[in-house]
Amino acid sequence: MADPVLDLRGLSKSFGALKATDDVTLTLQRGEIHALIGPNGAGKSTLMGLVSGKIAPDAGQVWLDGADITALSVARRAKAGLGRSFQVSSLIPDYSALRNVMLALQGRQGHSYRFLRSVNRDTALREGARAALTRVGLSPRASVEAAMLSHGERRLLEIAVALAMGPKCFLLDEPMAGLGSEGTTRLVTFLNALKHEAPILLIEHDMDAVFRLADRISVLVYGRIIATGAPADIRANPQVRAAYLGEETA
Ligand SMILES: Nc1ncnc2c1ncn2[C@@H]1O[C@H](COP(=O)(O)OP(=O)(O)OP(=O)(O)O)[C@@H](O)[C@H]1O
Repeated sequence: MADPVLDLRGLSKSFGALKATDDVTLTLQRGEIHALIGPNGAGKSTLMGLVSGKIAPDAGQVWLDGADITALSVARRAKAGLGRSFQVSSLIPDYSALRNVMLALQGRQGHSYRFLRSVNRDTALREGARAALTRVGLSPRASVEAAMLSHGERRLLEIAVALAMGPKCFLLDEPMAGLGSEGTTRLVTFLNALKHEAPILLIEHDMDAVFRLADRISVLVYGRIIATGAPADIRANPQVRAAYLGEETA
């Protein structure tokens, strides 16, 4: 198999006596959506925190595109190519959609807003931001303040912000949360195309969406991965059914 884009090696994290992440090893390969599922409290958010850099591991490493990024801060990881969209919005509510994306692009280029005087630089940022908004279907809403966008539009804007950074992979935390069925269907189609640009590590509670979208699924229970496989294998896995899916259908 080709080298993974993201490679989690033996990650562990305890909170006091509780092992929230217990020796987790998984890869994200080019072109795939790899979903993480598990019951409440299984350790999905903690694992995402370890990958994004918000939480430091007790043991293990995070490798991105062949480089060990375990010691890098959240911001440095983002610059190294980790694109994120989280449950808690990182958007600036009173900035337009366009300006939110421009800000992200500018952060990537590593200079602060007050140095942004050059008309050329401004034009380049604007064009890059417009391209990202077009990709997610939000260009007609470019001048609308983030706070005035619908919930689904804000989720798309967050993805546009991540996209504008030209990431090597995406970490998406509950992108379907609060979307109606039409919004979910549209996002499923979009993510299916996006994964070819940069693979996606996904946490999602909407099991229908997970089973429609994921190329591989890893199931976390008490901080450990109990199974990794194609959706059909996961659905048929008795251990998974007992630990999780059975519980859902019950
Ligand atoms: N900062 C913390 N301090 C102490 N315990 C924590 C902390 N963060 C998480 N935990 C605990 O670690 C375990 C894993 O939590 P985590 O939020 O990662 O699970 P999750 O799978 O994302 O859950 P959910 O689906 O409910 O969001 C839980 O028992 C939780 O209470």
